Amino acid sequence: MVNVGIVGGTGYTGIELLRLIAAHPHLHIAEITSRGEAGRRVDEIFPGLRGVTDLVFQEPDPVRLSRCDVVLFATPNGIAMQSTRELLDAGCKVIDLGADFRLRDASRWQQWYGMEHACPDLLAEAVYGLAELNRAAIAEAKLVANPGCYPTAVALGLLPLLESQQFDLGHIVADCKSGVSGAGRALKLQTLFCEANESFKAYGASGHRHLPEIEQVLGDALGGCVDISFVPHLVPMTRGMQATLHVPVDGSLEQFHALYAQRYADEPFVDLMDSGEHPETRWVAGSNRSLVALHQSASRRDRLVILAVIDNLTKGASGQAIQNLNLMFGFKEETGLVSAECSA
Ligand SMILES: NC(=O)C1=CN([C@@H]2O[C@H](COP(=O)(O)OP(=O)(O)OC[C@H]3O[C@@H](n4cnc5c(N)ncnc54)[C@H](OP(=O)(O)O)[C@@H]3O)[C@@H](O)[C@H]2O)C=CC1
Ligand SMILES: CC(=O)N[C@@H](CCC(=O)OP(=O)(O)O)C(=O)O
Repeated sequence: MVNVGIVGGTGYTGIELLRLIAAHPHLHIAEITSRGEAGRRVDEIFPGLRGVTDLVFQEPDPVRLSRCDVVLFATPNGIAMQSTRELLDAGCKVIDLGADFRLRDASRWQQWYGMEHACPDLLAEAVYGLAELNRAAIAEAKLVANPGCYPTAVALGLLPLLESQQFDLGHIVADCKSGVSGAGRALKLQTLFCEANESFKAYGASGHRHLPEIEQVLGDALGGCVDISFVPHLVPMTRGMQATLHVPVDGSLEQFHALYAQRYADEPFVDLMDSGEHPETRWVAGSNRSLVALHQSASRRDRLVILAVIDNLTKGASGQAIQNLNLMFGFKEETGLVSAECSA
């Protein structure tokens, strides 16, 4: 068994990790932290886990955590980078579900996250944990930067087009929508029920911190710079995310469908639907799968619309972290992830 430490076990992605690890045959949670709930049983806080775990939340303690084989940080940005060096030196592997190691450029990180990076030297060592792009490197990695939810959906929608390098892509528009759990469990005015329910809004339209990450991952796939606008929206639902991608590109729908079908044929967590289908977020609720569908208006061969749908908490965070962990420890990539699926 692999001994896992979770830092931030009371947040939405931490709870999702608990749910997924409970169904994983090779993982054992050795340590789970919460500063607010330290000393209390996990199943007392989350009665849905009664009978599944007898774990007790602990204060985060680097010495105890360093005894684990792998530590997953399900914490706000800026926390993982404070103890990652110590954990790596102790022989632990680290997966950060936050953004601390996602951008390779420390000054860009500081510009978008508003704080100085605590260990910029580790940025070159960290592998961006999008298995569909970096599978081999993740398998060798000691430190994995789990992608953000919006960058995951956008990248999965665009990878085949970018990697093929056959097309002249114009300015791409990424129009993205997220359920409210994307904002985390901590109290915030804008995610209170009466603020978010029965309402719909864009946010971060003049600059969201996922833009540099999107530019970086798409640039890696293309091998050049990608011109893209990104606007996120908050949808009054608990979980789920859609990226609607408008791409000015010449070609027939059949040609693009064939390209996507070939590229994603062996991807366990990307499901290409028939062209013209409209994937729904409820179809991937609790699942690590992404649904992708292509659209083209009969009168416009110069534009493609791509729909990519994920569960922000699963493929967009904790499921993707387990997918990466499976690769890092030599397990089959799907282990513990397929049986945890539930869809409406
Ligand atoms: N929600 C989502 O859909 C996605 C989230 N992410 C990222 O994953 C990370 C976790 O997100 P999410 O679960 O939503 O966040 P939450 O706010 O729901 O939970 C954060 C957790 O971190 C703990 N925590 C907070 N501050 C500290 C600290 N200084 N030291 C140790 N633990 C701390 C909290 O517990 P306590 O305060 O009791 O210690 C809590 O358990 C974030 O970086 C987020 O951006 C990424 C993709 C999608
Ligand atoms: C709905 C909502 O608020 N979503 C979050 C994105 C969650 C995420 O992936 O954030 P990190 O990059 O910090 O890991 C946001 O826009 O800030």
